[in-house]
Amino acid sequence: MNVKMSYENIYKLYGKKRVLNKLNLEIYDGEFLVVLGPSGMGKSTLLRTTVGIEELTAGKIILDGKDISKLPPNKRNIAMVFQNYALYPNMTVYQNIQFPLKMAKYEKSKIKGKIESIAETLKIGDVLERNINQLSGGQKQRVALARALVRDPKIFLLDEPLSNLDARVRYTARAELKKIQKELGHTFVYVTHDQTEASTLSDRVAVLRDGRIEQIGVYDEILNEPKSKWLGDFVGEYPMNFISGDSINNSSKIIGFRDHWISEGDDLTGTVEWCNQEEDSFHVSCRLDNKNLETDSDEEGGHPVILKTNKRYELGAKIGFSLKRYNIYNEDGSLLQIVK
Ligand SMILES: Nc1ncnc2c1ncn2[C@@H]1O[C@H](COP(=O)(O)OP(=O)(O)OP(=O)(O)O)[C@@H](O)[C@H]1O
Repeated sequence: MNVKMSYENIYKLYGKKRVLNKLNLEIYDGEFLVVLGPSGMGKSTLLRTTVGIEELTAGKIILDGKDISKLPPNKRNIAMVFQNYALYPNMTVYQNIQFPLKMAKYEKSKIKGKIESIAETLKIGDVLERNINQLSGGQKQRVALARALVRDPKIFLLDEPLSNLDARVRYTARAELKKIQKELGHTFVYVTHDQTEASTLSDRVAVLRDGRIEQIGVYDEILNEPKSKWLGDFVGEYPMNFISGDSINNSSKIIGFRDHWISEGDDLTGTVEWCNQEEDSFHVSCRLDNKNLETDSDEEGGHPVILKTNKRYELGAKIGFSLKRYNIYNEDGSLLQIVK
């Protein structure tokens, strides 16, 4: 794999706050990398320092083998698509896409052909003369992409560009974005806090925690083999369950297991406190009866875990299960062992 862009020990401080804290990351040529992290962990700051809107405090960003960290934004040749698309509302679609070419003093005779070809790729050729406010959310997204594409950037940065779309449109916009990226073969760095976006869009996911990459890999690998308890808790539709090892393997280590890593059995028993129906399964929260299962929670009424089942449970019902697989974590939260 060729490395397209790499971050080498980068820091960004606001006052004493280290928003990016010795971050290292390599992005491969042509990949769709999703940077996933909770709010406030520095995702937008990572993108803003990459395009050069914000200056790095220390460290290097290497793009195509060249250190770009000190270059002004217009010399970096990086495109950024913002959450709100930042389109010019008083201009037509055509004028919006044309804008960066005019700014870059692009050869006039080539502008029209260039815009038409990109509009065709993105299927917005028939709305070029429309005003921005006459477009749907999905169309606006494509115009924003077209405006980014038109300058032939080396890499694309996208800051939660789908978050303003309603759920149904987002579903198709997601699929389309991935298709466009693969067809064009461009490198995309996409930041989000949305698990579904991370799992469906990414070739790889880099999880950002406190200004560093906590783990990088394909989504399922991070989901099933999170290197820390923190990752197990954050990644996934439901958090990983953590209990003390006492009743599983007679250890004082922490056992982590996903909602569906269970089979019928009675190694663990509990009382159901809620049950949610999903498409063809149920998520059940129960409080475990077994003693000494508390790890970091002292909640009354037993340690809560969330399980995926294929039948409905009434509130207050008893539930029993065994574990098909689990991960063992050290007291400091780091992964010790995978048990399958
Ligand atoms: N210009 C600034 N001055 C001071 N602090 C800032 C500035 N910009 C961002 N921060 C702080 O840096 C931290 C990271 O912000 P950033 O916007 O990068 O997070 P994020 O992960 O993108 O969050 P979100 O998902 O909510 O957009 C936050 O605590 C934020 O308050």
